[in-house]
Amino acid sequence: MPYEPYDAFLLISFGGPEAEDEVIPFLENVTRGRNIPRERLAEVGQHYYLYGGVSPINQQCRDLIAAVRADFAEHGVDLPVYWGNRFWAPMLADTVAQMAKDGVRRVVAMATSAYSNYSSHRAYLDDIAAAREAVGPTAPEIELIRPFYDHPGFVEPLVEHTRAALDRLPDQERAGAHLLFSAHSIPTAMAAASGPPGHTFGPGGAYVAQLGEVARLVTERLGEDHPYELVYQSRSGPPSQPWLEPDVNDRLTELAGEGVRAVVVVPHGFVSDHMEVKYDLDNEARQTAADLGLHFERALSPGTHPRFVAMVRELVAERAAGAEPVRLGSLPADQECAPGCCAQR
Ligand SMILES: CC1=C(CCC(=O)O)c2cc3nc(cc4[nH]c(cc5[nH]c(cc1n2)c(C)c5CCC(=O)O)c(CCC(=O)O)c4C)C(CCC(=O)O)=C3C
Ligand SMILES: [Fe+2]
Repeated sequence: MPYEPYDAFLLISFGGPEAEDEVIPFLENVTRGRNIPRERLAEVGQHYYLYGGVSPINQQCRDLIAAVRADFAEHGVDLPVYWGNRFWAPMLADTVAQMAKDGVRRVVAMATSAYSNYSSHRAYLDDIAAAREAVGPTAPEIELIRPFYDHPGFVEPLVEHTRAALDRLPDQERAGAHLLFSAHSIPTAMAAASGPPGHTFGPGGAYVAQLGEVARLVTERLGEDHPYELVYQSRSGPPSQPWLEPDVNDRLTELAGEGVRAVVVVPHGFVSDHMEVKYDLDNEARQTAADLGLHFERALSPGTHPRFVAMVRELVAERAAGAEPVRLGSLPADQECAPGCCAQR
């Protein structure tokens, strides 16, 4: 029984609408109590309407869960798999209520989010606490798996997908291609507070350090000589508030001005090709590149890559055994789940 003390696995994700009339209620859930300008909301609503009001994220979760169930079965991991979202059905609190009804007592949970910062980590811990509170004393214990950005099961699929994207460029453009590693922008204050309290990662906090580490690890493993750098996407919030930069579109414009001819954008800040990847990269950034005459390819995110699916099981086993975490790279290990980590929104 190597998976004692757990009696269930829970995937926690963001959630997204799956019909036109779900778009506004979903956006209201996401932005409740947040300082998001009205124009930004109207604009983001349009992103969803362009795809018939359907975000790809829920289907991507269903696909990941199907793959995890098959992988658990194949490896004798006898844990039922549950799914709960922060902002759309199935809502986390409903799933926690269901687990309580099913007699589940101790849960190991994974977020569809690999990095340390308020939105990617602390928000999940807070929402777990709120969901348990709503269910009351019968709610199971829920432990959240560490940020897994530096696990080989996250990095290796990105290497493979980056190589495949390079291969899609015209032969004569491949060698000179720049790699742009793209992640969700967040307010610089949120970035600075990411990671454990008292960390020494510098002004970008653990989030920017982790993003830089994964970009380096992926580029090194390619074994080719490409310039690479970090860019950010999907900025929100009022213009007066500083967010992480450069924006992917601004950077494409500068690179084209410097004579760069081809880019591969690697969405290493994300786990699946959800709306922020589809709209902001495949639509917007691709169009920016086309207008500039740049060759543009976008690498796939990990999605349901078998190595990523296996990682889920390995992280569960690691936690169940209290084993030393499997980590690539050289960032300090004390960055996860420290009390007070990633505190600032
Ligand atoms: C770091 C990060 C991740 C990655 C980690 C993770 O995955 O958790 C992420 C993921 C996602 N963000 C998503 C959607 C949205 N995020 C918004 C707003 C915001 N995101 C932020 C940060 C992040 N977001 C922040 C600081 C805000 C400002 C408001 C606030 O301070 O909280 C808004 C409101 C409108 C807007 O302002 O854009 C929407 C609709 C979807 C679903 C996509 C789909 O439907 O397929 C996903 C996976
Ligand atoms: Fe977001």
